[in-house]
Parts: sequence; structure tokens; C-alpha cells
Amino acid sequence: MIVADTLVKRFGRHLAVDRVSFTVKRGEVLGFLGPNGAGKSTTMRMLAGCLEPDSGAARLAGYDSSLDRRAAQSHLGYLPEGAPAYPAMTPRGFVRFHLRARGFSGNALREAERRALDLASVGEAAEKPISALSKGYKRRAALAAAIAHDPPILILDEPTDGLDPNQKDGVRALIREMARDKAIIISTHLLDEVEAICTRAMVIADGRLLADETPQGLAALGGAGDIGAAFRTLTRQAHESIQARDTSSPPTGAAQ
Ligand SMILES: Nc1ncnc2c1ncn2[C@@H]1O[C@H](COP(=O)(O)OP(=O)(O)OP(=O)(O)O)[C@@H](O)[C@H]1O
Repeated sequence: MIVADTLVKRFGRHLAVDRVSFTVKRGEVLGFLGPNGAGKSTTMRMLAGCLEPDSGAARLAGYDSSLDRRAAQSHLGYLPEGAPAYPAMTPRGFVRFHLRARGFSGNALREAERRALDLASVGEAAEKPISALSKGYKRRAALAAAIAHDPPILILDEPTDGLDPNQKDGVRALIREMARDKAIIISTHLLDEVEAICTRAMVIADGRLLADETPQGLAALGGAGDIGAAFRTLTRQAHESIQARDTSSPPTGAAQ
């Protein structure tokens, strides 16, 4: 359902994503882990068709995310980083706006709107301006819009960021429930989230994929047998090898 095929993205001289490849099937929840600036959001944005790769390809349900963006995005629910929503709209209006843009109308629109606001537990906040909502409710409004059309693919960039512990539990349960018939990628800094909801865990650092394992397999890579230890070991090793490479290569412009 989701294919990343040797994706590369540079910002100026900085190599943000370095030949990243993986696939995600229906029924899988892939957890994307990595330090700040590792390239998680950039990879997700390329998959979602919001950013063109410099080379390689992203495909959703068989459609190229850049070359056949509309078809690819029709299969996708994407929750970008932060809480991207029009502040003057209410969550209900925002979800409706998304559904209309996807061709929903009449009863189908009303039913999808009700279901999305319900699943994302937006509650009474549905009728308030988004600008007046707490960070957690803004996030829920954006999540409701991402899932409203019941897409087979979800790409969720830090879906529980800003949520209180009860809200986090609710969203994790929702992702587990939706995973039965969808292919899902989430990024997270919360290692317990990977154990709670992911069937697979990938670690990325400095744009490179370091591990692609089950959560148990990842935990086994750390000497202490937990995901935190594995994460620290893998990312430290990657950082050290990049530093060694940078200090051993001649400075730009040096005589060869
Ligand atoms: N539009 C941009 N212009 C220039 N550099 C960018 C841009 N977007 C991302 N970067 C850089 O690319 C690298 C990867 O960023 P990215 O946002 O993908 O990391 P991340 O793993 O999602 O980090 P975080 O966990 O902090 O959200 C970083 O060094 C970042 O500064």
C-alpha cells in the first residue's frame, strides 16, 4: 500500500533523506523513530505528495505521489506536524471542508463528518473556533479531518503530540482499531507508543534508515533489551560514524 523507493531529499547542501526504502502493507502500523532533524517528517511529506523527492519514488496504493498526486492522495489521510487547520473555522467546518474537497455531499457527507468528529473525540469543541481551542483539541480537529474520508492509508506525523495522557490513550486505541484494514505510518518520540500500537518500528538518523524491526526485534538490538536502549545505541553509532566520515574527508576546495 505504501512504498518508499530509494527516496532522496536535499535542502541546499544538507542531505535530509538518504536513499530511504521500505514498504507498508495493509494491517501494519509502522512507527517512525529518530532524533530531532532525522528526516522523519521530510520522508512523510514526500510519501504524502507534499514534497518532491530529488530522486527515488513514493507510491500510495500503486500511484506515484508526485507524478499521479491526485490519485495517490485520494487513498491517503495525512496529519502533518503541528495542528494545521484554518483558525477561524470550527472543527466541524474544517472536517466538512475536507470532505467537500474530496467530493462528499448530502447524507454521505453528514455521516462521514459525524463519524470523524466522534472517532477523534472532538466533543463539544466541534462548534468552537479552532483558534480558541487548546493544543490537544486542535490536534484532534486535524486528526478528524485526516480520517474523515476513511482512507486505506494513513500517514500521521506525531499524532499524539500535545495530548494529555487520557487523550493519548484514546488516539492510540483509535489507531489500533483503524489498523485492521489500513496501512498506517506514525512518527513519534514516545518509545512506549511504539510498543503500544506499532507492528513495526523503524529508526532513522541523519536521513538514513538504521533499523526496520518488530518492536520486540528492535528492543533486542539494545543491550538492555528495551527500545530506549536500542534507540540510543543505534543513533549514537550513526552520529559517530558520520562525524568520523566528516573529519576524515578533505575540506571543500582542498587540493586532491
Ligand atoms: N523546508 C526545509 N528547508 C530546509 N531544511 C529543511 C526543511 N525541512 C526540513 N529541513 C531539514 O531537514 C532535516 C530533516 O528534517 P525533518 O523535519 O524531516 O526531521 P524530523 O526527523 O521530522 O525531526 P523532528 O523530530 O524534530 O520533527 C533537518 O535538518 C531540517 O532542518
